[in-house]
Amino acid sequence: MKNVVELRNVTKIFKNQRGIHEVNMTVQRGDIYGFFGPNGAGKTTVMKIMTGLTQAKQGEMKLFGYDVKTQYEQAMAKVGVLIETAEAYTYMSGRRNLEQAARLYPGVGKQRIDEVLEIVDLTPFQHEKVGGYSLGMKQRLGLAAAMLSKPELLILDEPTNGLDIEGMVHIREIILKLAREEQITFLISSHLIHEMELMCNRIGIIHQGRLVREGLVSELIQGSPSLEAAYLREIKEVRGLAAHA
Ligand SMILES: Nc1ncnc2c1ncn2[C@@H]1O[C@H](COP(=O)(O)OP(=O)(O)OP(=O)(O)O)[C@@H](O)[C@H]1O
Repeated sequence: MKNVVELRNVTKIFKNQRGIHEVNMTVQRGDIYGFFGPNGAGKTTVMKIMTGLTQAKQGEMKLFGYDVKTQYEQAMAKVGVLIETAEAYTYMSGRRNLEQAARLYPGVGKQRIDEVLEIVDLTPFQHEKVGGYSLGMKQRLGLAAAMLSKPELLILDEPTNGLDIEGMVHIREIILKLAREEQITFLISSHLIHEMELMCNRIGIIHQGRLVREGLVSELIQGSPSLEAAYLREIKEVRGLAAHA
């Protein structure tokens, strides 16, 4: 199956009238898909809807061909999620946190915990309390938790938010390695467009709750010196159209 994420006309309006409107979005197997948009555009809402953390008013959402509303367990079986800052019990060790998280997944035991710790380079720090971890280490622990069930799709909401340069590069290297060696598909939201340009092959741009562009980075970037310039051009165009509507 080519499409691992498919959203069709997905709409959710909050009581304050904000939200997302008729979002159509497709993530294909093997993509590192960058999801961009201004603050409050709707990125987290879309990600929460597609993982069943919040419900859409209307529309169709499929993961690996399974309907998120009616076939939730099958839809989420191969999906790992890290939405907003990774929350962990600070008074427990990194390893203990993963043991807690692993209880959600039948069949995930000590060996897989060793593997995910290794993937995110936390093996030497596994017995230290999370309270003493840096933000980068906490994010890597969150990534390890999302990896426990051997997902084929990872949905990451701002995974490098607030990290220093080394922490950011470290997460990027892990993502690229997982994409290359384990063929994991990624959907990643971020404001760090230079960072994302080094990873993504496809992107989606959301503006005021509407997906205004989706396509290959190589196509979008044509005629622009960088992905940032291309993104700003798109946003300016959309705002110009809205002003003349
Ligand atoms: N539970 C909620 N109740 C009311 N409004 C909400 C709720 N969650 C989100 N919103 C509103 O919906 C819009 C989209 O929010 P969302 O968090 O999805 O944006 P975002 O693109 O992830 O933003 P950011 O880049 O700042 O994280 C915003 O205007 C936000 O204020």
